[in-house]
Amino acid sequence: MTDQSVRIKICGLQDAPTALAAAKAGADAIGLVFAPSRRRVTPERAREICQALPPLVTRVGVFVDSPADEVRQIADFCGLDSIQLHGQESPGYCRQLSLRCIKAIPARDRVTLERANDYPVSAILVDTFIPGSIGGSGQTFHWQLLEGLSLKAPLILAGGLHPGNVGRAVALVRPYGVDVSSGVEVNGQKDRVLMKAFIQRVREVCVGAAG
Ligand SMILES: O=C(O)c1ccccc1NCC(=O)[C@H](O)[C@H](O)COP(=O)(O)O
Repeated sequence: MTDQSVRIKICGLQDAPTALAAAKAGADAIGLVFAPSRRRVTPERAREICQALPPLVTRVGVFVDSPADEVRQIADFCGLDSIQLHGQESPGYCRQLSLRCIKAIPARDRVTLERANDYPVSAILVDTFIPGSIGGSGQTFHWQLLEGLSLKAPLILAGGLHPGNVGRAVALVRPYGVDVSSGVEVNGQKDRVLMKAFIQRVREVCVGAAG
């Protein structure tokens, strides 16, 4: 049976009105990218977005191999609830950060996925492995790679999800949460209709499985 309440994170928000639209559509969490990316936001813009959001929406900051002090400073300045680490950060780095962390792990092979259990984190986000690309690629991976994988932390599924495939993904993988960026964009911008459709599809599958 599918978990009735699969959490939904919409990543790569860049302005407060769009982030509010995501929250209003039912997103549980939003992601703000501080790493080099076309979706990158400044700490000032991220703070504005965080302050505009209702209290029960989780604000996640996405970083790639940033110095720990810089991450802590930005988290404090913006009021981030969780930190998503999308680079080569080690388990020790996560431990010394002393913040709620989500570690992104590339779905490269089974050995890589099993190493996720070395991380002292709140959740593991499994994303598509693409050589030379870090995140937000819009590409899926073979979800069967996750079959029988036993993770200590809750699993967030990412990589190429969109309203047309997220139902199948949730039914097959049964993750704690799903994460989307490219799949709810049109011409590189977040699209309110697609964000709504994505969230609605996840909710439909969850209610269908519970009923
Ligand atoms: O989204 C980015 O541009 C990005 C850049 C650098 C590191 C991480 C990034 N995104 C992290 C995410 O959580 C994305 O939502 C995740 O990779 C899935 O993206 P997509 O395949 O586009 O749905």
